[in-house]
Amino acid sequence: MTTSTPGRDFILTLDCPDRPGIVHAVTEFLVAHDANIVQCQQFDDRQNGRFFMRMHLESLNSAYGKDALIQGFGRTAEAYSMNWRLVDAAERTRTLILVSKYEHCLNDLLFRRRLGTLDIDVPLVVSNHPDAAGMAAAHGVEFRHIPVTPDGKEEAEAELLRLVDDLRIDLVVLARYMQILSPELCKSLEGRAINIHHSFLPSFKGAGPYGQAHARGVKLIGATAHYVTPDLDEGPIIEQDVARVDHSMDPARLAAIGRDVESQVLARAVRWHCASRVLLNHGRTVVFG
Ligand SMILES: Nc1nc2c(c(=O)[nH]1)N[C@@H](CN(C=O)c1ccc(C(=O)N[C@@H](CCC(=O)O)C(=O)O)cc1)CN2
Repeated sequence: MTTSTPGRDFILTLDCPDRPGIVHAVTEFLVAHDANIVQCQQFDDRQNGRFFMRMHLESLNSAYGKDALIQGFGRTAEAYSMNWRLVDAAERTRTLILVSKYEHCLNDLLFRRRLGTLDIDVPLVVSNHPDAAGMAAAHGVEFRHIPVTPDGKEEAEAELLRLVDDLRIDLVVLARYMQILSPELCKSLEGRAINIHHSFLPSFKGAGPYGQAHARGVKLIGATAHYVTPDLDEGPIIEQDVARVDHSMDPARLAAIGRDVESQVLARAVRWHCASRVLLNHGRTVVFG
């Protein structure tokens, strides 16, 4: 996270086995720490018995900053076996963007960042091709070309991981990055790598989905933003959308229509992830939009 001036607003997210008293325990903690609820969203998954909550809270007592709230909440979390996270709502997400040759999603993310509608800091753009160097420069972002060859994949991924650590990256976005990440890299980036797949998953996984869609004669094409896992294009889905197409369109036309859908879907997914609105739920997601 990029450290900003410590704010008073925090986001608490949690999931735990569902049982009576969870909300009471959380609000009791807030009252005891002079914190006020700004917004509270919750979901009870009655199929797997898990409870999910996202709470936007305001600390009214400067004695209770982020560290104090985290230390204090630990006891409540342990009592209810919570997975939980508390972040400063003002902190911006340090984001590394991966791209190959198609630059539309990269351009869209960087434009939204410049507009201020996407709260991300982008210290670096990385690509396995040199093509996007000009786009990064146009947005004032450093660019690193890390070629990926069949024999050099492991070394390329090691360099990427070094950059993630050195630059204190919180989120890696695969903005039409056309390399399959190794299981080891997926593990290192678990829950903080988002990919945009250019189809309405689970249809048309893998390479060339627009060609697959054209061959199938679809009347809708789509895009899917999902977390990256070792199982190609099978990670937890964050956001999707579609657009109408027809029989007269060739694969290139489908891809042209799809570009806007991909960009919009990826931007929403990144925005929601950075706002702690996406929680993992056994291979699926809970999105407090
Ligand atoms: N471990 C994962 N890696 C990646 C995922 C994922 O879900 N898990 N998503 C892909 C994105 N993708 C489609 O959206 C995709 C990218 C690449 C390929 C592919 O076959 N790549 C070839 C090389 C292609 C080239 O060099 O131009 C390969 O890696 O052998 C299929 C689907 C991103 N990575």
